[in-house]
Amino acid sequence: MSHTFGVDLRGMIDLLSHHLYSSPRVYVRELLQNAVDAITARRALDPDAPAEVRIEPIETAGGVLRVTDTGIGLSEGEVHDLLSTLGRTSKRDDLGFARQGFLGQFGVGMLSAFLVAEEIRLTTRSAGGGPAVRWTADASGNYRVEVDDGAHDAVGTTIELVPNRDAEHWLTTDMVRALVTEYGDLLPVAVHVAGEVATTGELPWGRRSEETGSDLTERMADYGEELFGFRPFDAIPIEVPTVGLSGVAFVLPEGVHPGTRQSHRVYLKRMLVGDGVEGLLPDWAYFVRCVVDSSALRPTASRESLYQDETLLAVRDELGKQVRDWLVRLDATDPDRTSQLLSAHHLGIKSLARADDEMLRLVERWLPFETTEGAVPLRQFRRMHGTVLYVPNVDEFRQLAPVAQAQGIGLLNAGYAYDVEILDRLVALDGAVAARQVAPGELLAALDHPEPLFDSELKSRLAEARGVLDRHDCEAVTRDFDPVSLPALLISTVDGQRKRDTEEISGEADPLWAELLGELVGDAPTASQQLVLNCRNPLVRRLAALSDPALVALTVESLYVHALLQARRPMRPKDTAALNRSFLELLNRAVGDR
Ligand SMILES: Nc1ncnc2c1ncn2[C@@H]1O[C@H](COP(=O)(O)OP(=O)(O)OP(=O)(O)O)[C@@H](O)[C@H]1O
Repeated sequence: MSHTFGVDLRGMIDLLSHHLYSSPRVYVRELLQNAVDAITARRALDPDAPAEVRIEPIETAGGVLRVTDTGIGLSEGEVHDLLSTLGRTSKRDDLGFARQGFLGQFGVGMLSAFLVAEEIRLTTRSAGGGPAVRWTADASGNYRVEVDDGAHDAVGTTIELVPNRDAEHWLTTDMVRALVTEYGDLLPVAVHVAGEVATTGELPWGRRSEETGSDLTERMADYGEELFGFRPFDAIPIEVPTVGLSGVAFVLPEGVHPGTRQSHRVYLKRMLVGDGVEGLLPDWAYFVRCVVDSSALRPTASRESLYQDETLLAVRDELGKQVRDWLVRLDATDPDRTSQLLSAHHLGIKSLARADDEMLRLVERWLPFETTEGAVPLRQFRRMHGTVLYVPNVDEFRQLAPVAQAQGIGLLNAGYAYDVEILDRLVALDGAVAARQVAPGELLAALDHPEPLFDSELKSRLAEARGVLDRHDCEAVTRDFDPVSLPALLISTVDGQRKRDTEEISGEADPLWAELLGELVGDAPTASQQLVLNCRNPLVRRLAALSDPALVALTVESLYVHALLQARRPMRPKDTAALNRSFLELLNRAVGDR
């Protein structure tokens, strides 16, 4: 035996009216929407029919809010059919698809009136003839229908809301006018509130007659400033005719955090959906805010966001392309502004450049990178040094840069987001000469060897302190380099690290495999890091002449800790212990034993 679900009406009304929408303010939008849809339906039959919505707030309408439209009205049968069943709507076709030209489609909007009203009274006269009808409903789901030919003279509908005791403020003149302007400003039908027109009916980004291109640009900048509270960097006209979309994309004037939620102001069929609508642009365009109107994008049932479907995805791609094309145009026409833009929003543009060659060239030309030559764009750096030598880590760059610079080696910091991918892409396009990652060991090869006599003296001291460095899985190397002020440099050795990893694995692997691994690693340096002592540095020179082995050990460990701090490597517990030990010991010696 089959059964049909029962529905608790009060529960449904409560759910739809109180939980579908985020604020009672949407009741104005739903009433406006119904009035405009009714006018659209009537004008489809009679293009000369009047098109007007009049709203009288509670101050002027005797304690109720009254909305009157010159729309198509409802016959007695339609009132029974459409207003008495939740989810029933006249705005879908026989197959259930939303009908073109109408704002509503779900058949629940009217219930939002219960957010502010305890009773809804509707009187209506149908354009199709028949007597006027009165429908009265309360929030518990009870309604009455009466035929009362004197209730409504003209064709159209009047809705009265009897306010809830604590919701009167939503129905006052100032509030209603503000909400009508907010939601319905662009509607093609004039809406009067307390006798005054509260809507303009025009798309702000439409070119006015007599307006020049630069007037429009200026007006758009004003419009952006009014909406967002800052003057935009630029306003880009955008259009996607397939979904009846037009509007303007505002480029923010300065850095926004890339994780900031994108929010756009969206109108559907000229009714505001909201100004926190997400998902209209690709993620990389986080520095752009759009204001658009579309006739074909779909709202969710609350009408507060867009339905995420294939159409929206296609629109997102197309709008992303239009912003990107604008960037390319800007690059061709206004280099100064391009570099200004890039410095404000480099992360989004860099992310785009990973897969888009024109953007890559734009980044290459304009985006300054941190280098040993200061902040210079990749193209300029390439001109200076031929190949871009880079290190993919900010701390490593900071440590190596002064040394590289002193030897005349150009080095670039590729330690920020997307840098390495961008350089890889450059290599894919321009060949291996374009860029190359340098290992710190390579830099070592470019440094001079010290004078042999001094070197052997220093090495003897280092041999005495060998245990200290062994503890830190570090070996000492001696070199002569600038800057003189830098006593030592700590670099990690890829081979040494690999060897250590292999030893760890070999310990657990079967003997045959361990032997094979051992052969592969061969005689690479055993330590995973090297302390490169600078023989030009006065402290290192004095170290070579020390005779007290304890002081040698203390100096070597202190130099190690100092280099570690300079390299900004994470401190392991044994590093912290070494730092404490050497610092206290130095202090002890400085203060003296007594
Ligand atoms: N002012 C009006 N004039 C004529 N018919 C109306 C009016 N207001 C409501 N109706 C009728 O009542 C039906 C239900 O309205 P309701 O606002 O609940 O839903 P909807 O507008 O169809 O869809 P949505 O839930 O998307 O707003 C409408 O489809 C329409 O036929």
